Amino acid sequence: MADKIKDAKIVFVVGGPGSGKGTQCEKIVAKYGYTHLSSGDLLRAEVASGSERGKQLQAIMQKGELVPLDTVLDMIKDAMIAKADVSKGYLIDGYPREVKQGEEFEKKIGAPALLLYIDAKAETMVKRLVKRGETSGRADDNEETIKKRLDLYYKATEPVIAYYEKRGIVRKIDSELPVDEVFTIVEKAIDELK
Ligand SMILES: Nc1ncnc2c1ncn2[C@@H]1O[C@H](COP(=O)(O)OP(=O)(O)O)[C@@H](O)[C@H]1O
Ligand SMILES: Nc1ncnc2c1ncn2[C@H]1C[C@H](O)[C@@H](COP(=O)(O)OP(=O)(O)O)O1
Ligand SMILES: [Mg+2]
Repeated sequence: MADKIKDAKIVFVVGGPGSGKGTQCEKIVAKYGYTHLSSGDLLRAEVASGSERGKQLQAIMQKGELVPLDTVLDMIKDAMIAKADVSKGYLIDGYPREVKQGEEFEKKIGAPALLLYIDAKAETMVKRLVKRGETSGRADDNEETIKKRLDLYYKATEPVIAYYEKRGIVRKIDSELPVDEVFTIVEKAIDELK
């Protein structure tokens, strides 16, 4: 595996629910042609397939909890391999959600070159998610589940940022700004990689 993805840069995109990870990833794809893999999107695709496994995943996601590590890591790994021949960079969006996920990723796939920490206030994230919930059709974009997702973010995912800060690969992005201004900061971080 490490062989197959060779020189492709791995970028972890980490931030709270509704912070704007997916929004910024789309813009990175448009400008840099990176491969965008959102763990949440991969899981929702499995749910949409109607499989037995999808049903189990749906129940977990509806409660705002994390699905088992092996499930999500296998999905990401398969998707990375499928793009290995054409990919110059990978945006791993929504992963790692806990330190253990980062450790396992590095054992099985490789080390990240950069972690984009998409940072917004809790109040901002809740507002954005409630608004997104009006049209997203997502079972987890409701106030009760949003609260649980936020709690879990602060408890399980924030330690991921501290873990990678020690390695000096974290770039903190102020996601309170308008989308294009946020992207200006993101561009600087990506340009530093080259
Ligand atoms: N900088 C921003 N300013 C205002 N709204 C934003 C910004 N970034 C994202 N949004 C909106 O907030 C919602 C959540 O963004 P999304 O990219 O789906 O976040 P995440 O993938 O982190 O959950 C979306 O409806 C999006 O349009
Ligand atoms: N790395 C991961 N490990 C475990 N569960 C994950 C996961 N990524 C996503 N999930 C599950 C639990 C999340 O509450 C749900 C939605 O994730 P998401 O689409 O990344 O949300 P958001 O973009 O709002 O941050 O999917
Ligand atoms: Mg998202």
